[in-house]
Amino acid sequence: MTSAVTTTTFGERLRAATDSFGPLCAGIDPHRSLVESWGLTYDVDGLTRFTETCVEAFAGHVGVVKPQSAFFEVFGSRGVAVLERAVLALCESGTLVVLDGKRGDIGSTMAAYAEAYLADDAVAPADALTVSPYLGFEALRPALDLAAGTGRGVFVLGLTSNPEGRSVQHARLRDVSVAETMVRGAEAENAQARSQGRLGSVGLVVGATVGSAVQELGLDLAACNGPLLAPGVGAQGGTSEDLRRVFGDALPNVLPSSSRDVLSAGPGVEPLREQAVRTSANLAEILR
Ligand SMILES: O=c1ccn([C@@H]2O[C@H](COP(=O)(O)O)[C@@H](O)[C@H]2O)c(=O)[nH]1
Repeated sequence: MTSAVTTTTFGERLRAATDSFGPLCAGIDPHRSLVESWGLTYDVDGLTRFTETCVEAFAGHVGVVKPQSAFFEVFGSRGVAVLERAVLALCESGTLVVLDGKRGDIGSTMAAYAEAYLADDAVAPADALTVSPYLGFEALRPALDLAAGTGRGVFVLGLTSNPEGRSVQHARLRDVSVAETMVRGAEAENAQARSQGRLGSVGLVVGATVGSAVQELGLDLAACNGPLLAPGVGAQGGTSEDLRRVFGDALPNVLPSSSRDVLSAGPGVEPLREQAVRTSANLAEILR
């Protein structure tokens, strides 16, 4: 595992990217139905074509891209190779990559996940990785530390966009909800960045579809000083107005993510790019 000295943090690079390109995080989710609707076969060749089209459309035109690892893992090592090439090409273009892998395990295994995705000498390191804290926030320590050391970031699942998430994330122990534990954990990790007036690199996932949960649970998302990845916009029913309601004064730190809604504009590179750029511009109006 290596960690080169980096001069910019993920939080700083993310802020610069969204200032330049708007806040959209464009998802690459090669669902079978989408791949086929693009006139491609649902196999490694179709996956490759689909992914290369997304890279061509998004690289250098949107600030942040979020490939969903699961859709590549479906095809085994050949699918993962497609994902790795996409991550490398996007990073090469300067477009930030949040790899949606939702990794989480006991600390010693978490160290291997961190090494796999966040080390400088990983096969295809991402700028940030989504991580699952349900083995305990501190179990994420190897990823938190390696990300900090290599100028990368993590997004910790806080309030996920699916309705089933409530049963775990709203649960309280001694009056503190599970979600609040994650917010407090991220806040502590981002304290130094806050004292320096910078956005931190430990983000949270908070879905655009969570309704009034942030208010009901009394979460202070702005105080956490980290980026707030907000999936659920578009196909899951989340709207720009929902973003306003859910995030309130934390809106400037929100990174709305949309996959199917943007990808449905394919298979042409130009229409796909236009859809992403237009969505990002519309979101910028709302988040401003
Ligand atoms: O709470 C969460 C966390 C992650 N996701 C992921 O985001 C995309 C959403 O895709 P859409 O097509 O825009 O619905 C997908 O990769 C999910 O795994 C999420 O939806 N909710």
